[in-house]
Amino acid sequence: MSPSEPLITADHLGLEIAGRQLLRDISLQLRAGEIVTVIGPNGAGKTTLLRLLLGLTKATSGSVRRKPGLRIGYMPQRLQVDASLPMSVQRFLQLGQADLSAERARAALQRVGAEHLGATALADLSGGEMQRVLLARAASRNPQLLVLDEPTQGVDLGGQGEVYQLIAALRDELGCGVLLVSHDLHLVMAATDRVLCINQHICCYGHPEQVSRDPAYLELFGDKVAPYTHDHDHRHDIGGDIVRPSGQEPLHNKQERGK
Ligand SMILES: Nc1ncnc2c1ncn2[C@@H]1O[C@H](COP(=O)(O)OP(=O)(O)OP(=O)(O)O)[C@@H](O)[C@H]1O
Repeated sequence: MSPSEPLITADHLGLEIAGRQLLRDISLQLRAGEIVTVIGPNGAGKTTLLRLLLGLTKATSGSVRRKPGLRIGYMPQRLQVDASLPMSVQRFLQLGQADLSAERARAALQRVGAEHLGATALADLSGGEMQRVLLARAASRNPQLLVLDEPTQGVDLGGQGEVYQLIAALRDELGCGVLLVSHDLHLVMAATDRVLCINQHICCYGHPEQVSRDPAYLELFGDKVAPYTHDHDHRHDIGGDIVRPSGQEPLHNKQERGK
């Protein structure tokens, strides 16, 4: 088998459940060494697409081909941890991976800069620490493909760039392909090779720079394309718009938002 053979090939994938078309006509290929990011608004079908690609949900049209014997490391979107669960991080890494030695579990934590967390109870981790631990677990069995569903969820903005750098470093070290879901192209831009922007179907696809200028992308995310800066003299309404003190108009304009 040639090394450049795709790890995953999706061909005109679609999913219809109870008469609702959740996804349609999604085609993509992912090769070793590539980072492909799926972006799209809430409910666009990003997680559903990952599940189809992983074979956890069966497509109702089209097909998915995975390289035979493909080793996949999957980081789910979130993990609910019961605070009463007395489980250390190290034990969690070994859970369901009986052949993962304590030494390899430590090495996996070291890879993501979390070697000091091995004995910490899972329930005591901060949001950012938990994401690192989930990443360590996904990468712990030398996967050929890392699948990461919103890997920066619960991480503060300063830490999000770090997580993406870590993912790029893992790709370099393991030589694996990476498929990740994100809400925000601007955060992942530097750390991704190609972007697939979906909203039930593919809206646009290509290099991040190219996607960020695509009319279909701008239509979906046009009000969020200003570089993010934040101050705390305002609050946000439910749609994310800035609410000014009474009597003033809410800000809709991206330049104003960027202030
Ligand atoms: N098994 C299912 N049965 C019915 N509807 C489903 C099923 N799985 C997902 N959906 C619906 O499909 C749509 C897409 O869900 P999905 O979780 O894939 O979106 P997403 O893009 O990952 O969203 P978010 O950004 O909010 O995480 C949602 O409206 C969801 O309710």
